[in-house]
Amino acid sequence: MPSFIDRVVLHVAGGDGGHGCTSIHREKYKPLAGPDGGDGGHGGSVILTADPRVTTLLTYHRSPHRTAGSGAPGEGGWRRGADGEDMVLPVPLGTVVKDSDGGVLADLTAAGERVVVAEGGSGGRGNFSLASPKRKAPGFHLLGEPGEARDVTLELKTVADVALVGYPSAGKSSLIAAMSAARPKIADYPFTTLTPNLGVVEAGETRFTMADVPGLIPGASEGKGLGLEFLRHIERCAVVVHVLDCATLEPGRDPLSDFDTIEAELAAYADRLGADEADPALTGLAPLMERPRVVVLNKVDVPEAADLAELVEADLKARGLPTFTVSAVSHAGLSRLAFALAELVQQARAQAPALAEPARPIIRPAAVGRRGGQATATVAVIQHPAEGTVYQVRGDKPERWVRQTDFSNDEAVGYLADRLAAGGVEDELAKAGAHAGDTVLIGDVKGGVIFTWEPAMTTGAELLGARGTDARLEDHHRRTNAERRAQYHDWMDAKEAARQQLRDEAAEGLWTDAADWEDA
Ligand SMILES: Nc1nc2c(ncn2[C@@H]2O[C@H](COP(=O)(O)OP(=O)(O)OP(=O)(O)O)[C@@H](O)[C@H]2O)c(=O)[nH]1
Ligand SMILES: [Mg+2]
Repeated sequence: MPSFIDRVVLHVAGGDGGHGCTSIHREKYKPLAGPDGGDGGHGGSVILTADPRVTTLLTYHRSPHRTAGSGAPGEGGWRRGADGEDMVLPVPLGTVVKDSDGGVLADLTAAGERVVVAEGGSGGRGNFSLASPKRKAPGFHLLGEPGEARDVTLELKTVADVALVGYPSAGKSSLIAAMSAARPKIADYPFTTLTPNLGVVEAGETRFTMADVPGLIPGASEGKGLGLEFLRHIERCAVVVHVLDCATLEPGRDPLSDFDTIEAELAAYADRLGADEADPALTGLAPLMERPRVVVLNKVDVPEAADLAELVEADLKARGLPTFTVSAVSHAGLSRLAFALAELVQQARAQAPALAEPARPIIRPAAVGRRGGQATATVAVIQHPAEGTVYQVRGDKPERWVRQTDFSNDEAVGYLADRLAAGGVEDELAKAGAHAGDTVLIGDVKGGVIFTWEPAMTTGAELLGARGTDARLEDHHRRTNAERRAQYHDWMDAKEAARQQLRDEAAEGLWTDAADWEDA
């Protein structure tokens, strides 16, 4: 039995950014001619694109893990690492992309529409681009960031003009087969169709698509059978066609009550959708329950069925429903039906010019791009399972700075401290009541880094000793709290002095390092 493929959870990951490179240029007679380590390349992103040539999500059902290419590391000689390749995944028109909380990230209805579902990590800067007048030969580089990893759900809502609804074995697939070139499976047992079939019907000048919505049974709107999954397909159609089986011998069924049962399911489904129903402004479609209905009395090639059809036709017409008696087997009445449907589709299209709009630009669900994100940090006091009371720093940039830091390199750690100070994180910590010696966590409890806070001085580079050393890191003995407090006040004074120096230098135009505090 083929698997159900109209809904699939994709595990996507952007490529990792390549690490920067630490390298010193060497030339004959110039053994140490400055830093020349290049930046790492950016990781590729995972991008979904609506492609009319794709009709199912089957491939993603079979292999749901997709990762974009990683960026290459930078190299000496100022060579930048190559960017990782994007992974572009074609999906059918009508694919709705949701995040793991069910929020809609994108609704891909037009050919060429694209959405980035997992962004690649940015490449780390090499020591060449970290050099500045203050820090002439950095002995470190920044690490590439890991690519964004997430789960997204793809749901296919077929964008068909006409949806055929009706009890199992009413003849929906037979009608599609008789009216279009589609050749769906047809059999005399219920639930023959497991995924909706789509056919293209031509009536005069008009071409329209018709889909059968299988599995609609009483209770489908509550999730009985596969009905709920298939009901999604009806959300986008312009016309709903009821296929009523006039030849069924099942007790308790007749065309009129079948019609009412299916209508009740549709109403319950529309109710369930509630505010989630496709935005009429966007789709140009009326709410589901107000969309045009057509009734097809099928199987009139069977004499008893023809009699029954004749009996109920008047009732249905009295309810204001356009009603057609047809036979999918003998093709009786089909061309009249096709022309009537074409007219309704034309009317709907005339009311929805927006649907023909060309591809909308790329959508990025996460506001945090490679360079974006809030610079400001928020500090909260929390109870850490292992460390007790900690000051937790959250913020896109501080957390990114931490990810970019090679903690085995003292100079890189010093650089992180400088960035945190210049980015205002130190001030936020002080405001939140943190003191020197307190434990600070940057990031979440699982993946963040923990350290003992010692307010740094903003000037950074000149505090560093010889390349690869950092005065602040030499002293590994843990001071007593009294010592820390005493030093804290010294530091705060020194920090202010250093800030002033920074401002003076900036005013003189000496300080060109400002770009350092922006993102790599
Ligand atoms: N005599 C007669 N039989 C028909 C007609 N249309 C369909 N059938 C038969 O009814 C049975 C069911 O037809 P399908 O087209 O598979 O029905 P369906 O509505 O797609 O059913 P599911 O896919 O199971 O929901 C098949 O045996 C068809 O041959 C018709 O106009 N006349
Ligand atoms: Mg079928």
